[in-house]
Amino acid sequence: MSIPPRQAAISIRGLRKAFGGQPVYSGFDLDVRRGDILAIFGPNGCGKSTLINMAAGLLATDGGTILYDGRDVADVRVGYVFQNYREALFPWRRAADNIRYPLRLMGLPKPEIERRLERLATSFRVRFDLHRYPYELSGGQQQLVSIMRALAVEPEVLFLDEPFSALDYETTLSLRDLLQAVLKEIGVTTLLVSHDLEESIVLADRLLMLTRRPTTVADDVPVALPWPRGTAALSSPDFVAIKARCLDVFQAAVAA
Ligand SMILES: Nc1ncnc2c1ncn2[C@@H]1O[C@H](COP(=O)(O)OP(=O)(O)OP(=O)(O)O)[C@@H](O)[C@H]1O
Repeated sequence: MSIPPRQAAISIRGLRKAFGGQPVYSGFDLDVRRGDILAIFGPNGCGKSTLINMAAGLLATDGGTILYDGRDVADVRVGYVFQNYREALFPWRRAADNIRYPLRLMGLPKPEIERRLERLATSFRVRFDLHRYPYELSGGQQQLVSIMRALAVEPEVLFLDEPFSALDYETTLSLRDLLQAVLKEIGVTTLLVSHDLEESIVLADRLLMLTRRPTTVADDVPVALPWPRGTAALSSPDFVAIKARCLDVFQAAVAA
């Protein structure tokens, strides 16, 4: 994309959240640098989705602050991609109209909307007909449409909650490569939740390993591997070393 969107830095301080009296977060702090892709990894139920849902403004906090360059999330342009693409797209709108929808809400002029649509279709090398309805598309194509819709608004922050977990491995690999290239091209600040350690390392500038509840940071791992990270990167000594470090931390967190 030729015009990079603004990117926001995230600052979380003293975050608190409990469900039914059981604390998930009690005094949680996190800083994410402008343009960084942060992957969040941890034991089942430790609060990964809860964290990004609060950060995205979809779920109320019980206390603390989440600021984007000092602004509340309500004043920030965000993109969100859910795990379940079937429920995320409007089934009665064609794929292209799903992508156009938030841009129409923003009141953008038609030529700008079409320019963004074309730019995204080029960046993601879309070969299928965007004039189709979601039910006429494969799961991978539907999730790609969700990703394009989230990016169409040129978000300052992008939230990805297990974007590939409902897809088969072949589709995941190709979509992951495309997403990696586009995210690095536009440089949007991104929070990614993934259940797949390899995927987290491949996509992230930094990997945040969480503990069981009440959730704290078990390790904060920089992922300084060169881009793009294709299949060959998975067997590089640096990749293997990062994976081993994360697995150790994860096993300790699960055993605790
Ligand atoms: N709306 C809710 N009401 C009650 N409990 C909730 C609610 N949402 C989440 N929880 C609980 O809070 C904890 C954290 O949930 P969350 O979905 O954030 O974890 P997660 O790390 O994303 O989980 P997973 O790895 O299973 O996807 C879990 O124990 C979950 O059962």
